[in-house]
Order: sequence, then C-alpha cells, then structure tokens
Amino acid sequence: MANIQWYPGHMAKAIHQIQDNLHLVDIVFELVDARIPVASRNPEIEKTVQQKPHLLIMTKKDLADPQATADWVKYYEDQGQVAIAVDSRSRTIGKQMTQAASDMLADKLAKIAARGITNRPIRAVCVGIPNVGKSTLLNHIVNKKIAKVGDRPGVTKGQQWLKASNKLELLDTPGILWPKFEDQVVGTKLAVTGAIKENIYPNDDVALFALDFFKQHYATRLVDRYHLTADQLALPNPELLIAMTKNAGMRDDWERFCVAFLLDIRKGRLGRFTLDLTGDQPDA
Ligand SMILES: Nc1nc2c(ncn2[C@@H]2O[C@H](COP(=O)(O)OP(=O)(O)OP(=O)(O)O)[C@@H](O)[C@H]2O)c(=O)[nH]1
Repeated sequence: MANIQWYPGHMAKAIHQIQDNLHLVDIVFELVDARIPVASRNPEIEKTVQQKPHLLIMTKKDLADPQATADWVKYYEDQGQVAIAVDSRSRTIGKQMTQAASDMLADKLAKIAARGITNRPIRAVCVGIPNVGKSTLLNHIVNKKIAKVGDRPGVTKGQQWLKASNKLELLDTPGILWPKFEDQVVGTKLAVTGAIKENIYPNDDVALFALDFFKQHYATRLVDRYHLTADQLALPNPELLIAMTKNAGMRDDWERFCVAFLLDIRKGRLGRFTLDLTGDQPDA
C-alpha cells in the first residue's frame, strides 16, 4: 500500500496557502482530470473555497470519453456547480476560461462597472493535484506574458500574477495539493492515468483493475488491440492478462506486459476513456 506518511503535512500547507489567497481573488479554478473527475478531486478544496465562486475545469478532455464528460458537466450543473471541459494545450484555452469566469461573475462585474471601473481584470487562483495539467494550462493561457511579481500587496514569496489577457489574471502558487489516495480504488485510478508514480502501486494490480474496467466498458477495443478471441475474452481476468501477454509476443512475461498495457492506456492507444462515471455516484 502507498506510503502516505508525508501526506497530512503537505495537505495542510497547501490548504492554508489557498485560504491565504482567497481574499486576493474573485474566483477559484479547480482543475480535475476529466478521466477521473472524482479521484483527481480533493474534497478539502470544496470546504476551503466555501463562498468563493468556484469553476471546475475538467482538463484532458481529449483523452476522456466524450459521453462521460457530457454526463459530468450535466451532473455538476444539477448540483449547482459550473464545470467546463478543456484541452489544456488548446490555443483558445484563455478565452474559454475568461468566458466561463465572466459568465459566473456577471453580477459582480456589473456592480464594479456601475462604479465606473470597466478595466478591472478578473483575478483567479488555480488549484489542483499534480499531473492534472496545471503547468500546461498556465503556460498556454499566459503565452509567456508574465506580469511583474510583487507589485500587489498580499502576494507571498514564490507566487506571481500571470496575465492571461486584459480580462483575466491568474495567481500562480507553488503549493502542491496531494490527492486523497488513502482510498485504494482512488489510488488505483490515479495510477491508471499516470498521476501517481509506478512504484507506489504495483503494476499488476493496476493493470488488472484497468483490464476489468475496459472489459466492462470498452471490450471491443481490447479485442482489436490485443487480437483476442471470444474464448480468451471470456477468461477470468488473470488468465486473460496472460493470454494478452502471449498475444503481444511477450510469452509469459506478464509483468512486462502490464507496463506496456498501462502505457497503451495512458497514451490513448485504447481510445478515450473515463474511469469515474456519474452512475457510480451515491446520489446519482
Ligand atoms: N492530452 C492532454 N494532455 C495534457 C493536457 N493537459 C496536460 N497534459 C499532459 O499531462 C502531463 C502533465 O501536465 P502538467 O501540466 O505538467 O501537469 P501539472 O498539473 O502541472 O503537474 P505537476 O507539474 O506535477 O504539478 C503532461 O505530459 C502534459 O503534456 C490535456 O488537456 N490533454
């Protein structure tokens, strides 16, 4: 099981950092991986953010199952939460986020405009667990236009304001918000997508979990990629994994196959997928 000795300290630090920054921003952008919108979400964030407008940004939408992503956007909407799905590498990412934030803050911006202030940018802070695409998104959004550091009160060392456009500024914080992976299933899902390093969870456990999921949801992709017969597909998972190893020309080296299989999944060679489904939610 994962070594999570360091977890509580890091967690508390990151949460404090978000709390300290809240008064500086109009809105919080919480980044989650669209393939695992539950597993990549830290429940502490919601408590911490409380009354601040809070936009959920589902990154890596190009890797996620489009139907599942649409289901999640609708699911959040039903819960009164705004969510958008993005590809962090998109050229229009800045525009998409500015638009979503402007829509959410329409009332506040109208009040500010009524006071004669029309050029005040929206200020936001981005939070999210590692590997969710925060750096990619920030790099694309600011297009290297980095605003001066320390020109505004309250900004702690190591933080800077990034100028996305005249309408949007983002507070970049070095804080690392760890996922909540004491839960074995959550941890395994994070491992499938590559959010957790391979040495924390055994590859064979992760591969068997992924195999089971793909068998249930995307069986034809397994059949096509690993040339499975109907009889092989009907085998119990461990035997199926061995059959796939053989079909892949790796004889009985199933440990090597597990690594290759997980790489295939992460690289999208088995197609777009989503491991967290709205139908699995307790109140769905
Ligand atoms: N396909 C795809 N890949 C993405 C997207 N966003 C990020 N990535 C990739 O995901 C990996 C992690 O992205 P980062 O931007 O480094 O993630 P991060 O959240 O900054 O992670 P840390 O640096 O660990 O905090 C990189 O290989 C990115 O190229 C996306 O929307 N789509």
